[in-house]
Amino acid sequence: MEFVLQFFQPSTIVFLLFSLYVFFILKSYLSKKPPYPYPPGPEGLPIIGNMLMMNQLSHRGLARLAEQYGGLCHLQMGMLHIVAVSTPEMAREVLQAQDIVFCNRPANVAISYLTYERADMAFANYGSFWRQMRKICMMKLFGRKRAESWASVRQEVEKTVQTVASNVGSPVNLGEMIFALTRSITFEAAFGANLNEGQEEFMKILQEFSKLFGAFNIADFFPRLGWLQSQDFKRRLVNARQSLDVFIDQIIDDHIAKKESVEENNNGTGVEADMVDELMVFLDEKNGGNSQTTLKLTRHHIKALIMDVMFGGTETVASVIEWTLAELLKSPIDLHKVEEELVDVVGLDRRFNEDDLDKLIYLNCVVKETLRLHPPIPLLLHEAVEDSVLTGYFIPKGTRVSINAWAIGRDKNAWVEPEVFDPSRFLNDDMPDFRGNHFEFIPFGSGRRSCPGMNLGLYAVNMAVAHLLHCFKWKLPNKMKPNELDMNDVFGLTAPRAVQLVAVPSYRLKFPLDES
Ligand code: HEM
Repeated sequence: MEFVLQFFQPSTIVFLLFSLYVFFILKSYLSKKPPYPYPPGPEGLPIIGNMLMMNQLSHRGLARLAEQYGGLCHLQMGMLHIVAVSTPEMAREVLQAQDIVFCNRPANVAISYLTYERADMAFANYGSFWRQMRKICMMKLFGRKRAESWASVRQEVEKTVQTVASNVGSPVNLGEMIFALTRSITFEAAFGANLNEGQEEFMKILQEFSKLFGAFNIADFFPRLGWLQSQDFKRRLVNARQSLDVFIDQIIDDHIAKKESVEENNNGTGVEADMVDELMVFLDEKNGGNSQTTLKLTRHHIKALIMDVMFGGTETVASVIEWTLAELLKSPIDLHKVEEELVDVVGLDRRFNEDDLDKLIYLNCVVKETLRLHPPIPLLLHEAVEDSVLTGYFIPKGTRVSINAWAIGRDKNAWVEPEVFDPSRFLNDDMPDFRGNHFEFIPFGSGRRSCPGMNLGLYAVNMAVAHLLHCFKWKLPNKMKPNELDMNDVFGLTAPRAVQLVAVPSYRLKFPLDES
């Protein structure tokens, strides 16, 4: 009797269920033979595959594996197949020749939940919903005309210049300052200029999202083990989404009230429309998401899209600005060339303005060279829509395809002295542009899922870098020599500098800043 009672203890039942599950997985794992071989890759253990190599899934780790296994390398993490693409030729296969097969985006459990089951654009599966979302975004949020009218870029860059001016002669933490700059640009563009006091609260929500996106969760590797997810993890997911709901619902309500009052009084406010204004035109609380032809949005779509912009447009742009300044401080010859170009094109007796941007040829090369060496999204994450064959290897449906833009930008066969920062290589007319047609240089991706915010991102990068270099001369603090500057990165959602850049500004213009 005692034995029978012990047998029905909850822990014994869990153990038995787990063993049964493992048995079935093992059976299906061993009995399934792919029609073609998988790409080469490190040998894995039964069931868990290469899960012990989890810490090698960064851009640097995958580049090391590519040296051993080649431009297409296969790993198996539990039930999840991962293929790393590390050469321009393989990237062309995935992003051009078979773009339609690899144009889904992988999403783990946390991402699916926090994007309201992929109600956004970045994680929506390829199809008519994604196409319509992309069309709306290109029309309303990201188009070149729209990008240039983002007053928030000009206003926030100007505030940053003023902050630097009040710190002339002292070390300035450029990393921190630049992140605050891009955060304000996206926040203001999303919600309008009058909500500054909410920024800190919103940033806390973003930070929690970011942590949850990257947190380890067994269900991402063994979907049928979802029931083993910790209660604490589930609670954090629910709380994070609730915080976002509370924050943005209030903003949407305020926008609805503002719109009604403007319509009642029949007058425009004269204030530039923010993203919530633009997206509310499509808001249909009752029928949202149902229509096949004209997209109607619910609040979930609006929230998820705003998160795309916050995640897609803040860290990326900040990372490029900071790396550009760091590379220039490390290379005084190139810094001097940019400073001279600013003197030639703009002069020191007026402020730089955006009409000057197209004339700053060398600065443009510097930004390209920075993006080659430090693409802020080092791994482009795609997913196979269906079973397919890539250069003779089998790629099963659902495989996560990580295109290593970082390794590709440093490919020995594609670039002369790939590790050397040399902006002048881009002076040559046949060098790659940003549009993703040259697969050795894909900082914005290529094909259907390429970055829709490219023009806006480049505009913000160029404006910030040009203003900071035109108004100020920069040097490293504490007599640090250029070659002593730490150039390591850390891997996360983006690949920012491991150590934030600090530099000392001195004033460069021939007139006081407050006279400009
Ligand atoms: C210099 C700055 C930026 C860089 C280097 C960059 C880079 C990228 C890359 C590499 C991708 C993935 C492409 C692929 O999978 O093939 C991407 C996607 C995306 N980016 Fe950017 N980005 C930047 C700025 C921005 C900005 C400013 C925004 C928005 C305001 C933005 C919004 C997005 C969105 C929504 C996607 C997902 C598109 C989709 O899946 O359809 N990005 N970006």
